[in-house]
Formats: sequence, C-alpha cells, structure tokens
Amino acid sequence: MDQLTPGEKYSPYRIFSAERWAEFRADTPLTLAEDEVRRLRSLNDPVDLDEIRRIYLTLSRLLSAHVEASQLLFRQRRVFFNSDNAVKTPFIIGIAGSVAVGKSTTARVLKELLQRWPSSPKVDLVTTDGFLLPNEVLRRENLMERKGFPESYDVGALLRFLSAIKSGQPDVQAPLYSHMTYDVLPGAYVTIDRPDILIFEGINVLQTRDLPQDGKFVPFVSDFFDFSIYIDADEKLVHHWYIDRFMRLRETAFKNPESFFHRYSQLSEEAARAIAEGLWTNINLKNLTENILPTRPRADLVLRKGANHLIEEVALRKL
Ligand SMILES: Nc1ncnc2c1ncn2[C@@H]1O[C@H](COP(=O)(O)OP(=O)(O)O)[C@@H](O)[C@H]1O
Ligand SMILES: CC(C)(COP(=O)(O)O)[C@@H](O)C(=O)NCCC(=O)O
Repeated sequence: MDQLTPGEKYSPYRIFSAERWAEFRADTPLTLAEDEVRRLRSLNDPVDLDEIRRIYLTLSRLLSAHVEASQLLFRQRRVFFNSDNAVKTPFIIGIAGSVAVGKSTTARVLKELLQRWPSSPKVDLVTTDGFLLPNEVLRRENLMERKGFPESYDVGALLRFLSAIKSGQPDVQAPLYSHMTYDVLPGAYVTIDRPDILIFEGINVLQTRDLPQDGKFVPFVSDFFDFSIYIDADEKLVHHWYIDRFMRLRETAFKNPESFFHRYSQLSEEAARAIAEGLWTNINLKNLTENILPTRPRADLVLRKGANHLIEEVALRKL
C-alpha cells in the first residue's frame, strides 16, 4: 500500500509519479503489436513509443475498465427494466487544456490505443473547433481577436451535438474547421455513427456558464462526459510549444498560397516570431489564464507534462 502524503489524503486526487503510473501493467496486454506500432507511426505524431508504453498504455487500460463498467451497467439496467430495445450510447471522453499543450496528439494516440480493446473497437474523434462561429460572424461581432474564448463558439450547436450522441442517435453530424483557411468549412461535416467511444477534444470542454435567468435547465458540455482529461504543463513550456509549432507551420502549411497565414511565410523569421508571440500573449495565454486553467479541477484525470512533452505526474480523481 502506498503512503498518502498529508496533503493528498484529503485532496480529491490520487497523485502518481510517471514511474509509479507506468507500473500498472497487471495482466492485460500492455505491449504494442507490430501493426499497432506501424499505425501509431503513420499518424506522424512526435510522441515517442517509450512514452506510449510508459504512460498511454496504462491510461488506455484504465479508460477501457471504465468503458467496460459502463457497458455492464447498461446491460444490467436493460435486464432490470426489461427493455430489450434500449439503445447503447457512446462512452464520451473529454480532453481539455491549453492551445498547443498536445490535446490533438494525445487524442489521436488514445484513439489508436482504445480501439484495440474488444469492448471498444469503434472509436471516433471530434474537435470543438468545428463549433467556432464562422469568421464572418466573428468579424461582425468584433470577436476575431477572441477566437477560442467562450463567446467565439456556437455553444447551442455543441450541446445539441452531444445530446444527440448521448441519446444514441445514428449519423450525427459535427461541423469541421480548417486551420488552413482559419475558418469553419461551410457545409463540411464528419458523421458520427454510434461509436463505442467518442473522444471530444477542445480547449473549452470543461467550461461552465452562468445559468440563464429564466431558470431553464441548460447542461454544461461536461454533463455529457463519462470521463474527462485535462492536459497540463507549465505556461512557459506551452508558450514554447506554441511558438515552435507556429514557426514549423511557417516552413510548411503557411507556404501554401491558400493558407490564411500565408503572408507570415513571406516575413523574416524575426517578424514571424513577433506575430506568433503576439497571438500567444494576447489571445491564447489570456484564454488559458482566464478560461481554461480554471476548469482543471473539474477533470477526472490530469496529465502533467514537463519538457519535451514527457508526462511527469498523473493525478486521478478518487472515485
Ligand atoms: N507527446 C508529444 N511529444 C512530442 N511533441 C508533442 C506531443 N504532443 C504534442 N506535441 C507537439 O506539440 C505541439 C502542440 O500539439 P497539438 O497536439 O497540436 O496541441 P493542441 O491540440 O493542444 O493545440 C505540436 O507541435 C505537436 O507536434
Ligand atoms: C482553433 C483554436 C481556437 C483551438 O480550438 P479548439 O479545437 O480547442 O476548440 C486555436 O487553435 C486558435 O486558432 N486560437 C486563436 C489564436 C491563434 O491563431 O493561435
């Protein structure tokens, strides 16, 4: 039995060092088969395989235990209520955290790992940027400098989407965003058809809003989650990752004349860096401090990253 520190005893979280977390290998196949390694590599994500073995396999095992428990509960309720035609609904995992902390990368890796479990062969992934208001609306409302802030999303559409998924509806559409045009794609959707797991990823997924004055019930996005993860890192590290990604995109995606940020690929490195610093400080850091970090205590699990995106600590909410 581990000793709990006095602070931890009454905290809602159990805290694990990465080393301790990695030890939870038990009897399940916590190894990667060759074709899985190939699939993970084909994602072209920079997460190294040792880190996947060390942290993400244990996490996928824990999540799969939650999925199996919820499926068992569903079956027992069906027997209890004698309702053969009850529909199974997807298990929804929310992933929150700052811009550039690594949400999309983690979501893609988890999708690959989770779909190998027999209880969840079908895992889908949706990002909340598709629910941003179109640039045309953001410009009209003077919100272009507030992209990613709570008021820049169509929260109604977001809640309708999750509500449809959680009620077991087939073929639910989610709108898509393009980082190339820096705008939502008009008329473009991804169709989500009753997956076993839906991973729903975005900076705003653990946010709450004041309830409207008229007393009508309005759910929070996280009311639809079965499990939520917050990816955390020191602000200085995330700043570095944001600038790094921007400068890399300048050498690649921004070179495309169709790219919204094409003009930045034409600037000197110094001038482009200054633009990135401005976007970080005036938009993303502000949003992190005011709207994202305050949602961290609502997560079921916090992954705390250090340099090079390596997970240093895992905090798991006590049941
Ligand atoms: N585990 C990781 N190891 C190494 N680099 C990573 C890892 N996760 C993310 N990155 C890099 O950090 C940057 C931000 O990651 P991304 O997943 O795009 O963040 P977000 O979706 O939170 O904006 C990208 O350049 C990405 O390649
Ligand atoms: C699109 C984003 C708001 C992230 O959205 P998310 O998928 O987390 O809902 C963000 O990547 C972004 O573009 N922020 C605006 C400032 C900037 O260009 O970095």
